Amino acid sequence: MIQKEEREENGFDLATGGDLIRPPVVVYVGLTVMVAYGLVEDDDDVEPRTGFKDDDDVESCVGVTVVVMASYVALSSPIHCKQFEFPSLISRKSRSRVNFRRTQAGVISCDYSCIEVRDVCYRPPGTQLNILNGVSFSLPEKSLGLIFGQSGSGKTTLLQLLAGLSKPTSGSIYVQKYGHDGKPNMSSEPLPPERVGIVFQFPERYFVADNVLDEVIFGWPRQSGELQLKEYLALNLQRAVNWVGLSGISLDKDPHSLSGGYKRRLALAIQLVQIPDLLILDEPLAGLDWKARADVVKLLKHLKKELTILVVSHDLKELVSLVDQSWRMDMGGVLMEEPLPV
Ligand SMILES: Nc1ncnc2c1ncn2[C@@H]1O[C@H](COP(=O)(O)OP(=O)(O)OP(=O)(O)O)[C@@H](O)[C@H]1O
Repeated sequence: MIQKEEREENGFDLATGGDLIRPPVVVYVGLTVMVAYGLVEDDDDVEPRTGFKDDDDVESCVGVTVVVMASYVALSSPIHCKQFEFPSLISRKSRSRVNFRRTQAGVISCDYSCIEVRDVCYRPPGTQLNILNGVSFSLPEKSLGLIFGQSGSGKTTLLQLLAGLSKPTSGSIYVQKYGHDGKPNMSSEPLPPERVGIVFQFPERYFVADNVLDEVIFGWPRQSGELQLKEYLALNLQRAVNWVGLSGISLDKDPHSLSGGYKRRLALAIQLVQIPDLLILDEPLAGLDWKARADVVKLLKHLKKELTILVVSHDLKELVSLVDQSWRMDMGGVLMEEPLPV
């Protein structure tokens, strides 16, 4: 569940992709005082502030008071956030944050999920050499993992396996739920390719449409039978656009005319429409000027509150503040955990 304080940071609501709109507490207190004042006035006279004029209206006064206070409590509580949760294979609780959280019913819930990569090897068809050798790691939901390492060590190959673009020669990739004791509490589930969003290096080079809207919907199903999926995507479109801060940009605009940072935002929005269980970013800062890089880092800071993100990058210094776990890929496709800063 999205925590209230997390949603309110910087006044930005990540669940809805918009600004938080909540009347200040003074409005509620003022309304309550005003209505309560009506209770102690002479019931036979018309009370100008409330409009109540006889004993029967006492019940109305009490009712209105309760409603006003209840609406404040509802808007202030995590229960209000619950309605914005996303459909997902992965429960929205993170090991890296808080393991114990109260549900609506007040029951303590403490399970969490991880993307698990176990002993994965990859050898391209027709070749004799493994590019990846026994790669294993675990990425808790709603955390950001970083993989760095020498050029040619196999980082992009690993991302392609995670996105389902190639299949491991051996080993497995799956989603595992755990209980608070750290033990798996259900059988694992595969990580379907359609639940993984991937943004390759320099995604703007692959823009094909001549306006932002067409670019976003380019990969959507065209068949008439896919109506439900299209409706789901359409519902998420505005949220994705808000999420990445593209709401001020006209959907008619030519994507190629956007600034470098905004092109990256658009590439992210395209993936976010499907609300992926895993968002993979290959060198998200590459080729951007300092301002656009800072913008993308800030955006990732927001996104990691809602999504599980795996980044491959050489830009360790700029990303260090976002990283929950990091690994170094050595030549020969061997992955080792290595905390930052290195
Ligand atoms: N289909 C393939 N057949 C043969 N070799 C391949 C294939 N795909 C990748 N390789 C080789 O595997 C090695 C790892 O490539 P990969 O692109 O995964 O490295 P990388 O760590 O992402 O590098 P960079 O940081 O430069 O992007 C490279 O030497 C590459 O040439």
